[in-house]
Amino acid sequence: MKEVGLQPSVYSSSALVQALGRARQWQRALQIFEDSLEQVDADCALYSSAMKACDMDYDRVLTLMDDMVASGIKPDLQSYGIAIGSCCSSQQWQEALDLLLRAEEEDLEPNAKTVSLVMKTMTGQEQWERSLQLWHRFGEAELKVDAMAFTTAIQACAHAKLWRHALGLLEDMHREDLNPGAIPTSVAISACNGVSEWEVAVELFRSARESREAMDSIIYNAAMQSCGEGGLWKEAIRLFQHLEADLTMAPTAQSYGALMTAMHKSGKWQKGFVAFTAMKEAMARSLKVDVLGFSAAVNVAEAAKKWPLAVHLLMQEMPEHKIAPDTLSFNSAISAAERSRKWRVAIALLQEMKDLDVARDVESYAGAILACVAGKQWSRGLNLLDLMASDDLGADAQSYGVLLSECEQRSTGSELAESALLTALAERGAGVSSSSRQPRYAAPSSDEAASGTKAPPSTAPTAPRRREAEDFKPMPCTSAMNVRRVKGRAVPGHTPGRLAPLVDAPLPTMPAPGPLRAPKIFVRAGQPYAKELRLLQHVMQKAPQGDPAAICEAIENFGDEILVRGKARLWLKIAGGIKTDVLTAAIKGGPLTSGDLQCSVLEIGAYCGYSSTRMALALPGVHIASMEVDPVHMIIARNVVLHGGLAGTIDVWTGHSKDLLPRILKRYGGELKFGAVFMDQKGSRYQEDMLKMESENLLHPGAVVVADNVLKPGAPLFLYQIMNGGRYNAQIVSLDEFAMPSEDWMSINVKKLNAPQNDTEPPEDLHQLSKETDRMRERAVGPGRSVTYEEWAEFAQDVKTRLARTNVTLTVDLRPESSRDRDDLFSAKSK
Ligand SMILES: C[S@@+](CC[C@H](N)C(=O)[O-])C[C@H]1O[C@@H](n2cnc3c(N)ncnc32)[C@H](O)[C@@H]1O
Repeated sequence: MKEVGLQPSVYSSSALVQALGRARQWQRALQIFEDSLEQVDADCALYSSAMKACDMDYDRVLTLMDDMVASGIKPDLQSYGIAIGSCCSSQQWQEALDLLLRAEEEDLEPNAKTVSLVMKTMTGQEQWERSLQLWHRFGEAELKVDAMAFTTAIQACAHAKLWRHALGLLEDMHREDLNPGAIPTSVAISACNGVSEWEVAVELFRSARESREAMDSIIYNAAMQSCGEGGLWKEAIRLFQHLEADLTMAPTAQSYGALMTAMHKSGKWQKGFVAFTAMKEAMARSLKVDVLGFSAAVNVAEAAKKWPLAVHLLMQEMPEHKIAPDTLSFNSAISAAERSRKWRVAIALLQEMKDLDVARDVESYAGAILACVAGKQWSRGLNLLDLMASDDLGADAQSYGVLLSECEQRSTGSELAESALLTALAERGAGVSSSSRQPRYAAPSSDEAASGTKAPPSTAPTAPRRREAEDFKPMPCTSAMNVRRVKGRAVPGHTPGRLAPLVDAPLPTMPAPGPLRAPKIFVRAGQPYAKELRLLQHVMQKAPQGDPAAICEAIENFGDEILVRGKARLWLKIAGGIKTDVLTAAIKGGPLTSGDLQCSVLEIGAYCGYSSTRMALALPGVHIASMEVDPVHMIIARNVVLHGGLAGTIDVWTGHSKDLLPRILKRYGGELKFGAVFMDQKGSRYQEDMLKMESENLLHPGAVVVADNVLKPGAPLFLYQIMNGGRYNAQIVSLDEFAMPSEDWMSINVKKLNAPQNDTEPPEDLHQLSKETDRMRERAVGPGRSVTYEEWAEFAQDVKTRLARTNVTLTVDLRPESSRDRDDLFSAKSK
């Protein structure tokens, strides 16, 4: 322009930058933009053109946006749209969400497409709940919901285990004439992947097949996956055969993967290998298989505990087929090694990942750490924790848990290593992920899925805003406070330090730790363990030190007033209210003596230390050993105990009951015996743990065993055995759940003297019911509070009916009339 004597205007500059951007000449575009800033009065359109030109680089886009604001220009809706789109393309959901909220604050209403895009990005980044929160925007801003938003919301519901909502959304899509197509249908089928929802999944599958308008192999794949989750392997095979016979479509690599997954989830790994062989035959014909197909085969090998095969598939067959193993397939192989206690193999695979430039994630390390612990190489496990830090990864709760448990249980002592671990855990605090093991193969995969929308559940939390971080300091108390009576000598432990060599590494020598000082951590709502950390904070603020009664009141108040009645609408899983009265009254009947280890109380499931504190108050001076598998819960429980001045009475041990029960006696030098037990772990474990206590001779004759939550979610196998086995005087008490308008049962049992073992195998339906209770529990503690009161009431009724068929019914009813009326109301509503 200058050459022909024309002065550039802001419009012409903007047009030029835009044109260069469209031609993907972003560097030139930015150069012209920079020059223009000196020649014309820049406006929003000019900045937007520059942003659009380099929208593949979100960082640059955000810098341009900041520059625009700094030069006094207000970004318009288009600039926000470009910036949000750029962040979404780079999977920066947090930045995208912030921009969306900022636009709204400036009274700019982003359109449906932009909101859908942010939802999709968040769903892709596993931010299901947040994604569903955005759903409200459609209603609030009266935006027309498009198919992408619908599909995204269905995916988010599926991942958050909100299968009913997923189905509701699919129906709405039909109602709004947004032909859902194969993807949302298959996602909704995948959402119904529990035993109890299997029938719904089948119904969905059938109607999709009948209508045929949206039928696709991915719907078959989803249905096979649902079968696998429900243990219905025969149905999965049948579906695969139908798919093979269908002339309009053919099994894909995902179909073989889904079939293999269904087989291994149903424990039919041999059939899984048959499916793998079939896949290879199809490959020889022309089937294109990606890494997922082989990963599914490695999973089968893992389930079959055939680690050499897993390694062979990974290191030989995959390269032969020119398929590069990914993190997922390596993780499965590491897990296979772990299951066979091959710690060297697990560590070598971890090293291989590094050599092949395959990203190692928390699960890769968790598998190798568990393998080390299983192979009695706990110090190597600690070294791996260091290595994890050097990979910028924080360990998962499970890895910390097993390592802490090892430290505590080793009779040689390892207090220094333990305090180092505890400090690391407390520093990470709410950042520790609560579950490490994720499903490995999901059909349909996110690649298969696109996106789509409608009104999300009313229970979904409200608008996401950045929340104020709160200062909080838990004390990482070591199990040294547990070992007053335990003989052990201190040995050099381990300090998380710099990268330790992987194999045959000597432990670094430890500098002596300073005094244990509580590190500063932040509690942010929505983070894992935020609820529990806030509880501890509340206790420390509200209850004076050394006053256990005030501590219990503060915990109940937190659970009732703040969580249930407050904005959060969350439930605290403690045995509070009338459950405390029943528990303490029952255990007082056991053979317990103050200060005598031979007459102690055992608790399985300490959580935050509420029930153990209640029991200590009811039985002053009686020793209580409490087991807690989750290391964050353990730290909180120990802090509560310490705050209450009960460290001399209650020992909180880290670990899973299956590992700790056989070791606890040795840990106390053989002096321990229990006169009362409170089982408050997962109901499906009660029976096994009970048998273990008996076989380890941990129970006194006359010992009282109390088990909580035996109706909701339930413990059918335990109830069957205890009521029918004849070794216990058994009662089932019906009462109100703590801070929840629903019925639960507690089981109270007194061990008879010399009663013969007379156990009979529970009927098959109770085994099935036990799986369903696990699934319900999973849903209840999972994201999105996905079990409504009505669903609980319906489920409890089903449990009662099926138990009654085996003569298991309640014996004592402590519920007031008003509670029963309320139940009737709920069950009427759910019909
Ligand atoms: C319902 S909460 C316990 C509540 C506690 N008893 C109270 O009333 O204050 C269950 C706790 O058991 C723990 N847990 C689950 N299974 C376990 C197991 N097998 N061994 C030890 N702890 C377990 C969980 O991590 C959780 O903290």
